[in-house]
Amino acid sequence: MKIAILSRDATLYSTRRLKQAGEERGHEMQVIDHLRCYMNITSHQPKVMYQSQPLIDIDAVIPRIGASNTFYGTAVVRQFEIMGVFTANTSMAISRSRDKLRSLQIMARRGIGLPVTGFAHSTKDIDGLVDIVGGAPLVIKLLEGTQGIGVVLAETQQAAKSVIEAFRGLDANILVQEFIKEAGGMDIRCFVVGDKVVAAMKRQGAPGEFRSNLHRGGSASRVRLTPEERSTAIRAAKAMGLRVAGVDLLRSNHGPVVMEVNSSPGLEGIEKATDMDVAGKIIDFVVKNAAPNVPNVPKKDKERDGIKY
Ligand SMILES: Nc1ncnc2c1ncn2[C@@H]1O[C@H](COP(=O)(O)OP(=O)(O)OP(=O)(O)O)[C@@H](O)[C@H]1O
Ligand SMILES: [Mg+2]
Ligand SMILES: [Mg+2]
Repeated sequence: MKIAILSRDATLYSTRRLKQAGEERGHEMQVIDHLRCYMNITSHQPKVMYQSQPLIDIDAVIPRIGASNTFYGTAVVRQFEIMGVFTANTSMAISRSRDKLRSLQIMARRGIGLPVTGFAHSTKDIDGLVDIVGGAPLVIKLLEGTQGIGVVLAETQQAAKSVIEAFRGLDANILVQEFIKEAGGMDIRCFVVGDKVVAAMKRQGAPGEFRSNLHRGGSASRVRLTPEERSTAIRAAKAMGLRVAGVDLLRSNHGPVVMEVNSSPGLEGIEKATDMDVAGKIIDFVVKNAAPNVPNVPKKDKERDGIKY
């Protein structure tokens, strides 16, 4: 099978591992920089061009699209979909997962456990917003934040008010969330491929830090999931329409709650913490599903979210 990895950098751990796992299984693997793809959108003859040549005979693509290239990256993935090429994640699911607020709304509709979360536009509504999440302590998150930057724990009502006002004064969009204190600075990354959790790790924040991000000094290790955690992760990925997903959970005393769902989850942390061949699981899934008679975009996906295409 001929499989393209859409990645900006062939030297990244995740990209290298996917290439290696594919080659080990006898597939022809090509790393393609999606920002260097250009497209012929014409009806009947849709094409993706790369290095002046049309990309032909590709059986499947594995998108590894960074958050800063979502717009162009998903356009390239969509073009492959139009050409009938199987994709590990659809363009629609990737776009959807990039918006934290929208993701939470989609999961809420499916009844998936979430931290109690509030969102408002006007600072005139701060008191009501704080009431929604049951008052301080609470967590305030910049919608555009990553790697734990822009996630703040406000211990008191007054601190919460000041931080919210400051963020809104900068015109930043923020979420306000119930603080899951009992998680003790630990979150769980569930790596979902197809309808299975193929690996899971816990990340523990540095002492005195409520954020578990490895970029903030957290450390990762293998974890055993409860059946409820496992099914929550699978349902979250499904609700988002993602075939490959990193689902982040917190252990709350009202059960597992989903913090976010990532459409290009990194392989390095999870493979090193668990000693699992996660890249191999992704390749096996793609190969199984890229068979010619499997529809490219499932019917369910086409109708999800009220969008038809
Ligand atoms: N409501 C919460 N209660 C307790 N801890 C939380 C809560 N929300 C976030 N955290 C902690 O803070 C960390 C960072 O939060 P989150 O994952 O939402 O943002 P981020 O990591 O900056 O975003 P991204 O993962 O997209 O880069 C989480 O991994 C978790 O450990
Ligand atoms: Mg996170
Ligand atoms: Mg994320």
